Amino acid sequence: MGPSGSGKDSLIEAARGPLRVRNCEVVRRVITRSAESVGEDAIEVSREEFERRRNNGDFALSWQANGLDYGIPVRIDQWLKEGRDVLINASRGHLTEAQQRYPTLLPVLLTVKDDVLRERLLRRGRESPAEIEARLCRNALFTADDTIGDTQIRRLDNSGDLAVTVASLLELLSVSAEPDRT
Ligand SMILES: Nc1ncnc2c1ncn2[C@@H]1O[C@H](COP(=O)(O)OP(=O)(O)O)[C@@H](O)[C@H]1O
Ligand SMILES: O=P(O)(O)OC[C@H]1O[C@H](OP(=O)(O)OP(=O)(O)O)[C@H](O)[C@@H]1O
Repeated sequence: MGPSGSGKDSLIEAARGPLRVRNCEVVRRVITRSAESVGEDAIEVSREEFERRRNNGDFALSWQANGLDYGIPVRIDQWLKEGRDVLINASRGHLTEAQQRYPTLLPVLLTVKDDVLRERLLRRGRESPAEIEARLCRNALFTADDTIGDTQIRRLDNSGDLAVTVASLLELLSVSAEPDRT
């Protein structure tokens, strides 16, 4: 999880290879983003198609944010049943529901300094200035809200070099996978 522009897609993309070696699957999200827009490796569908898939039970998790619908394909349940780990690009606003469905999930929050976030959204250039402001406002609400300060959330700062964040993520996942010997 983390604000739009914090680098979730970049981090997941950069970690994809090493994650696969560790038996961790990465799932493509289904998003109602227009097909012309650049960005992550997602499956882009119309609102009608998204709704059809949701009603059909195609999603393990789904939510709305920033005017878009997001869905996590239900195939992750099969991977989990097979004993694999799954990394998903998720939402702070949907964390409680995700924890209810997956009580053992490991929440990881990607953070970035406010000025860096603004600069990255502007440089990415995918959204309009108004949409960028709305994303920054949404992030300010989450930052001000202590519910995201849950102690079990692992925080990774991505204000610096992406390679450092990738190494931190892999380290965090290795430590979390170790059996508890206490
Ligand atoms: N550590 C980093 N250093 C510099 N630029 C980054 C870093 N991480 C991501 N970016 C850039 O910031 C922008 C937002 O990243 P993105 O992965 O799209 O974020 P998100 O998926 O969280 O919305 C992209 O243009 C990406 O190339
Ligand atoms: O509830 P929040 O934590 O604020 O999250 C808002 C949404 O933005 C994120 O997607 P992403 O960052 O990929 O959106 P973007 O590609 O439009 O930047 C995240 O996956 C959520 O769907």
